[in-house]
Amino acid sequence: MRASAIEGLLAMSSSSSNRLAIIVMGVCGCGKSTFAAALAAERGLDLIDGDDLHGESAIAKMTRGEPLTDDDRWPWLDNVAAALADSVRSPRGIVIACSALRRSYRDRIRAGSSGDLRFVFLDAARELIEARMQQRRGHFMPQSLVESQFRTLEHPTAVETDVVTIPAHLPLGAALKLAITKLSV
Ligand SMILES: Nc1ncnc2c1ncn2[C@@H]1O[C@H](COP(=O)(O)OP(=O)(O)O)[C@@H](O)[C@H]1O
Ligand SMILES: O=C(O)[C@H](O)[C@@H](O)[C@H](O)[C@H](O)COP(=O)(O)O
Repeated sequence: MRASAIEGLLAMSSSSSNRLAIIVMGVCGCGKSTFAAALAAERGLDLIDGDDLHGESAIAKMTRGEPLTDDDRWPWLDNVAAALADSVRSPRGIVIACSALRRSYRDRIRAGSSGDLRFVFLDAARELIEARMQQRRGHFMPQSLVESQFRTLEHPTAVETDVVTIPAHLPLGAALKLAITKLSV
């Protein structure tokens, strides 16, 4: 192989290892969209809000106050994984806000993504979420779904070593700083 080709491959591998792929996860209202947008702005990353990857019927269902089932969620999670795979074209990387409540959902995203994937879990108490959902305007997700979100949530455990946990009650700036430190990015 010519030296220039080897240099090209080395450059590709080093740029892909520097590329960030981050999922911001947690129950509705924990601050995923807000945090993901701030992290993307801070690090010059592409940003996708997982809400935009739902099909129309899933949005209609949540709007009616019906929790999604696993069958509703698989195609959505596959869309998230596809967006991650597609992000190889993004020079710095991508951050996606996606609730990813169960371990199996996170595993589905992991299975479909290539490269270095990290999760930021915004860990929130029920009272905080009730208060934030009451304040939030113009979003399809009704307050009545908070209970099912907590019922569905499986807290990441120590075996999920690609997850960093950030208390959701922190002010945005402090949460961002802590996550950047914990992620070492
Ligand atoms: N760190 C924070 N401190 C205070 N309020 C926040 C914080 N993060 C988000 N919020 C507010 O909480 C509400 C829910 O945030 P949002 O980003 O929409 O959550 P999610 O995307 O997880 O549903 C919004 O009204 C938002 O402005
Ligand atoms: O901002 C929110 O309220 C949530 O991010 C919400 O929009 C999300 O799409 C749902 O949480 C659906 O998915 P799950 O039922 O799997 O959380």
